[in-house]
Amino acid sequence: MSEATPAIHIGDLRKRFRTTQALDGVSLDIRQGEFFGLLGPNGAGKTTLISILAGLTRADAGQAAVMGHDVVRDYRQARRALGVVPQELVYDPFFNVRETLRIQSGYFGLRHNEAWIDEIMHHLDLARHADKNTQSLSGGMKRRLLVAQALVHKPPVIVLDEPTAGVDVDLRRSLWEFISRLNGEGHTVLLTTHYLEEAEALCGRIAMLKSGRIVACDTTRNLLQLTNEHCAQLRLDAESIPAAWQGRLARDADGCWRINFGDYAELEALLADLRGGGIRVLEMHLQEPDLEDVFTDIMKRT
Ligand SMILES: Nc1ncnc2c1ncn2[C@@H]1O[C@H](COP(=O)(O)OP(=O)(O)OP(=O)(O)O)[C@@H](O)[C@H]1O
Repeated sequence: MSEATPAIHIGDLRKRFRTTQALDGVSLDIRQGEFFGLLGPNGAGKTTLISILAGLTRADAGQAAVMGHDVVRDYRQARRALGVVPQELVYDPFFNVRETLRIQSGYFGLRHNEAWIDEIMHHLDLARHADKNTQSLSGGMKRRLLVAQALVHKPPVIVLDEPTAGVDVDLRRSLWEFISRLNGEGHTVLLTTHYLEEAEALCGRIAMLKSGRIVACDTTRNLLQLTNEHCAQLRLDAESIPAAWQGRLARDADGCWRINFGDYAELEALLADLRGGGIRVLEMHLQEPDLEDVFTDIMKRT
């Protein structure tokens, strides 16, 4: 398979559930080795798209392929190339952690997989729970087991559907360290999350989905430049500000003044006027626009 083959190819994908058009013509190519984010509000169609990729849901029209394997015509190969961490906590209560991972290896025809199982358990901090029955695991531990299950066959493409929903800081950190390492080794990662700061920190490229359509798709860096709303928060040694700026600045409950601006020249002008009026700045904080600002903006505009 050539490196030019996209890790994930989605062409004009459509899916309708009775009255809901969950996917309304989605096209997307994710290159091998990318760390790609799929963002969107509740009900945008993210899980439907992942279910189609995993062969759990049939699309009404369009194509989907994983590492060049069509998810319908070439189901086994496509499924083998994919490791999916589902959103819901689904597990078999009759086995312990190690047995669950052995059984999952068996589904993929892997009989001597102990070394890799040990490595995954180590990185996800599951080793000390290896002999525990899955039923007795905490929610966070079950989430770790789901991640381990998805990785058991070393899939070239890893899909994570909101993997950090309701999990503690420790798991987030160890999960992202491990997934980033796998990405560095060449695995492609597709992530859906509502934690936009995670997407901003991890994803090289991001697509935003709304009502079953892609409304933005670009590098994270380019998306961050779509909004130029900066915010400055100032604490002053005076109770009032020059008349020219009244109405332009808002006062916070803690007495700080806040201004949103697009161009730093405006901030310079404000500082000059304050100085001219004999008002001293005691403290100043600048806030750069983040992915959440961009996301909110795009969802409002489209
Ligand atoms: N099996 C189903 N039957 C009927 N409607 C469905 C089914 N699965 C999904 N839908 C609908 O399709 C739309 C897309 O749902 P989907 O779960 O793909 O969204 P999502 O972006 O993953 O949302 P969330 O962020 O809440 O997980 C929603 O309106 C949902 O109610």
